[in-house]
Amino acid sequence: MGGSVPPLAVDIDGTLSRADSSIDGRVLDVLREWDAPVVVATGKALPYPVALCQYIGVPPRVVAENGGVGLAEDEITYHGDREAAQRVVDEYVEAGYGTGWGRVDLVNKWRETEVAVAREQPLGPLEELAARHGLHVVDTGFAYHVKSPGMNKGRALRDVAAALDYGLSAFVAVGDSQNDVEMLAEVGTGYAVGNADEAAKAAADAVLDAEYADGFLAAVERILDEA
Ligand SMILES: O=C(O)COP(=O)(O)O
Ligand SMILES: [Mg+2]
Repeated sequence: MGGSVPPLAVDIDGTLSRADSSIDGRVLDVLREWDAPVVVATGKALPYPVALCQYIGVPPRVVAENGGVGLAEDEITYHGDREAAQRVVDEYVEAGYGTGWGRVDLVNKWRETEVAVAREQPLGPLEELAARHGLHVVDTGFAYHVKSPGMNKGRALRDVAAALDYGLSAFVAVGDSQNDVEMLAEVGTGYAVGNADEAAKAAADAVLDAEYADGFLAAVERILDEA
């Protein structure tokens, strides 16, 4: 110890959560008391991380929709085309598949730059339709996200970090899946929790043995030790 605590970018699902997707309460005060900016970087639509920040008690500094939306210091940035993603999903449904969310689709209701499909749905035809429209499908381990290429958490974190007067390399990040790859690779030090997928583990500088929120808390211990 002795140096300063670095700004932190953290994924939600699979990283701050338990295996059942509920937030592990132990992480809340760790984030509230973090002695540098905290950016919540998620595949979820903007209201979810904004609410999380609000209830943790930190300013709303957020990457949402896998990089489609960035928010910091009263500035929102958008990268992506919800209508294009919607056309892909509409064609997918017309072809006889479904989004898998039921009649009230809270997963997509507030999305502005991409559309998500439940992982129980077949991936192949979704990828085929997305490719035909020049879009990508990212598997977060919690949903398939149809999105514009080139938009990712790393790209959006760069904008959010700049708004906070930091370079991306000053940040540490913790994540668990394919949608965290660019963020983990581009920050100063990227940590993958033990339950992370192979892509996230390969992109990270360090992989924790501990899983889910236990993995996040183990990463925090290392970050604070090295600060
Ligand atoms: O919403 C998802 O599919 C994943 O969310 P996450 O990026 O917070 O893990
Ligand atoms: Mg995740």
